[in-house]
Amino acid sequence: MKILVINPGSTSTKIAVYENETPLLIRNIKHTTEELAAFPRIIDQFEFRKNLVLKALESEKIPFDFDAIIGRGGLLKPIPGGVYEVNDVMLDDIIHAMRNHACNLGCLIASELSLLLPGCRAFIADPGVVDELEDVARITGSPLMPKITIWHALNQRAIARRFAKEQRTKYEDLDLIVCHLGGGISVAVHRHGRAIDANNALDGSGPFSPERAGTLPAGQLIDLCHSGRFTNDELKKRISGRAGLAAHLGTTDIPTVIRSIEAGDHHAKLILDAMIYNIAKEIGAAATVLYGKTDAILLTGGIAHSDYVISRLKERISFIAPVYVYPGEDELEALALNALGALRGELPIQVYK
Ligand SMILES: Nc1ncnc2c1ncn2[C@@H]1O[C@H](COP(=O)(O)OP(=O)(O)OP(=O)(O)O)[C@@H](O)[C@H]1O
Ligand SMILES: CCCC(=O)O
Repeated sequence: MKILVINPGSTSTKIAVYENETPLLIRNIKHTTEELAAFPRIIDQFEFRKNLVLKALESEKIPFDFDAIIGRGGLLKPIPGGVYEVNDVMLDDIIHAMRNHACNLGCLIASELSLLLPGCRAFIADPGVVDELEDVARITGSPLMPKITIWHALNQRAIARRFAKEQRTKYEDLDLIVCHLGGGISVAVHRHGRAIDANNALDGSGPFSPERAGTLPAGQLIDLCHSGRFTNDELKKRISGRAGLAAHLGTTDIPTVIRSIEAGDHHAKLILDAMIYNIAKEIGAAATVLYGKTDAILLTGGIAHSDYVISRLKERISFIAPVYVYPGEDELEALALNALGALRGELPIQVYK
């Protein structure tokens, strides 16, 4: 069976072609800020990114012939994890999505390309809106604003399953805290295979990150909203996109920040150390969800490549449970395996409503 995988990120479009479990092509197409600046909204990048996928296949001489195309799912309504067939309800929700994120393009491109091939199916799996929260985790101090989660469900679950396999056990038998350290940072509690708590890494809660503000003081935020200093869109960008390290230091690039620190920049050190401090606090809070009985803490995402960040984080969290580090992400393979499992009837194909 042949699968095309499409994972649109904020600065890249990653694609892969799998023949059963074997990767035939893995390609990371990077986009410059200038290239993307030409598009007012992320959804406007649809044709551009779709054509790049087609060109990459052509240049690698991969025939356009697939049993399924799977995209990294978008910011839909909250849904349980798993594989979903792309349908009209999903496409309509994505086109009218309240939150901008490059992953919204995943199901749109998968759907459009699948229509070119009779019998080819379009899927998404474990989108960022996967919601398996316990009821108690959903309640906030205002009934107007129940907690929502937006997190790196796909990569977290893939890494958790990889860890379980390495330990010769099942993901469903473990109690884990998984932290994805990327442009956004998510911390989730996986209790016996269910993510019973996770933050909203995009625009809600948790530690600040290279691009995101994380939890903010609510009163000050309301004042800022009414200050007349910013439009609605500008303020949203100051929460997600131009927040966190980008706002404090003008870069989201950890190696650049570390070079500044090594050159004696005390402010850069203060901000990066504050980010690490906040991540550690979120992981500490997650340990209470498991009553302190955590089998392991897994750290993943691009920042997990950084010894500076990981060593300081470990100093604060190692008392909770053994810490394992998985730099980068496994999203392309996770998507491919989800599509294969769905086609083979090994995984249920869920219907988005
Ligand atoms: N080798 C490295 N050493 C240190 N930091 C790195 C390295 N590679 C990437 N990073 C950092 O990882 C972050 C990006 O991580 P990642 O690629 O997982 O995120 P993304 O895909 O852009 O966004 P997200 O994971 O939130 O969807 C950036 O802050 C980047 O500077
Ligand atoms: C689903 C992705 C969340 C994030 O980018 O922060």
